[in-house]
Amino acid sequence: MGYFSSCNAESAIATCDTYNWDLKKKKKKKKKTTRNKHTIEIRNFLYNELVTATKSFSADSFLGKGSHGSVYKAVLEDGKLIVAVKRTTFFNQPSPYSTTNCTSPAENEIEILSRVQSPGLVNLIGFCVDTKQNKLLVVEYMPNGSLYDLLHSASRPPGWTRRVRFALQIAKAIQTLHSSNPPVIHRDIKSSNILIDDNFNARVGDFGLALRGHVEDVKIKCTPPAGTLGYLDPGYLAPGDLSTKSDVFSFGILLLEIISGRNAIDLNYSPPSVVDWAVPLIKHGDFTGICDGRIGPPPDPTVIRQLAVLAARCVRSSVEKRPEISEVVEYLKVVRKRVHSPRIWSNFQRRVRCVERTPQHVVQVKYEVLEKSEEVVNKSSSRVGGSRRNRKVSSVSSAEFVSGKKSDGVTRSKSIGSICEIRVGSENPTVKRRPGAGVAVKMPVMRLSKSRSMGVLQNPRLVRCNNKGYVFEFGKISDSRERDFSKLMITLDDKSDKEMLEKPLVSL
Ligand SMILES: Nc1ncnc2c1ncn2[C@@H]1O[C@H](COP(=O)(O)OP(=O)(O)OP(=O)(O)O)[C@@H](O)[C@H]1O
Repeated sequence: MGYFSSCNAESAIATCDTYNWDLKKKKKKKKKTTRNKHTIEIRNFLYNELVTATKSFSADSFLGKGSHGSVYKAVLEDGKLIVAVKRTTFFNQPSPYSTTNCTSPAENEIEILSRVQSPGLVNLIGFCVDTKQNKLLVVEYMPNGSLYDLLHSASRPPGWTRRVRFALQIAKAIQTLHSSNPPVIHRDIKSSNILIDDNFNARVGDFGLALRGHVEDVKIKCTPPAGTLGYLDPGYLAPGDLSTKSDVFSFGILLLEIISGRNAIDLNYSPPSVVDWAVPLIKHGDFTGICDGRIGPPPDPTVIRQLAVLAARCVRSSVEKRPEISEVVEYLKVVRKRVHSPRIWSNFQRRVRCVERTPQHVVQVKYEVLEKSEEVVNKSSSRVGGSRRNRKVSSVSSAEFVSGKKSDGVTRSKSIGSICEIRVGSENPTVKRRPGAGVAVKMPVMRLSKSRSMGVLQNPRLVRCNNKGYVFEFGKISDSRERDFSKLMITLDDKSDKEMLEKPLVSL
């Protein structure tokens, strides 16, 4: 039974299986917990209510314009409820893309969103019938604009952690659609249809073209292909070609857009299509070449390799060779772990180039964070209990590698962030041997940055020195979080920047 045939009450509830299942489940908890914002009953708003809430659909309330109409911000219930109202311009026009040939994109969207709800979607709150019997859509308000805006017009483009997080959230939302019964195929996955909520989560919106049903269903077989140029699956030429893999193709394009920061079709590039531009580069292993130049490649090269390969698989012309969205989700979870946790970067080795500021002497400094020894880990574990920062990571310590010794203990890392500046004075650090007291060194001042925190290394002690560099031991970093770690390796290098960057990461 469809939504419209089942709903005529003023404050109607959809007939959706998923939705009602959710409702039933949540109703039990309702008394105990506050109202869950994803179990909102679908409301039938009064037109005048929305006119007032949007200040008569004024320019002030205008959020944006799409191919089907305009979107306005509406403030209801004395500011307690803020929603987005979609007002279609195809008044009384059946959509050529509709499932029933008698519904507009707004009706189609209501039909679908009343059946599927998820935290990953821009969910339906209600609808309204205006004076000319056109339906207006009332959906959750997304205060942070679209992913398109973030990627293409933001002065501060999102970093890799956020990009990977967005990609995973979008893939999960598509997975929710594809795994609902019957499946929902969105058909219009693109960055302007991904909206960013108040918690900076990516949500899939705009279900004007979506189709709900099994591919063998008559209504799907009779609906002409639709989508957005640049994202549209090239194999989707006739109604019968549609499958969930069409969404996977569009997601692949979106992933290339997320990686590169360039539009799906961009005449400033040659070739203009992001697929034709990126896939050959990916095939040649030039992963850095497709990275958004504003942020450069991620510190861990595996992250960009995995993202690029995944995107290339999604946009394969052969439908069968594209992964299912569930596989994409699993893959992105792995990438997210990598991008999230610098502790599991290639044995926690990183490097930076640092140019000493004194005019007479330029020193390039490469540093590597060495893992904590087991002894140190045990000490810190007992101090901070099972905190995430001290979670075990099984790997061989670089410190042990440097010293040529191997212990059988599990080692842990400590993420200290990246050194943004190292001043070593006009000469390399002076190393003096003190009889019986190891080695003393005139210390460079190092400023560290991780997230938004900064710190200066304190109590450094040179514990090892050879022709490759210096290993220092430090007490702690005096930033706001008082993080501590054990060892840091600094390698001084007078080769050119380019040469140094081309060197393999592990060069001890
Ligand atoms: N729920 C929402 N909350 C806040 N802003 C929104 C919301 N929905 C849409 N918008 C804004 O309105 C704009 C137009 O949205 P709409 O979905 O109508 O079109 P589109 O996705 O940009 O284009 P098309 O209709 O071609 O798919 C969006 O780009 C976005 O900036």
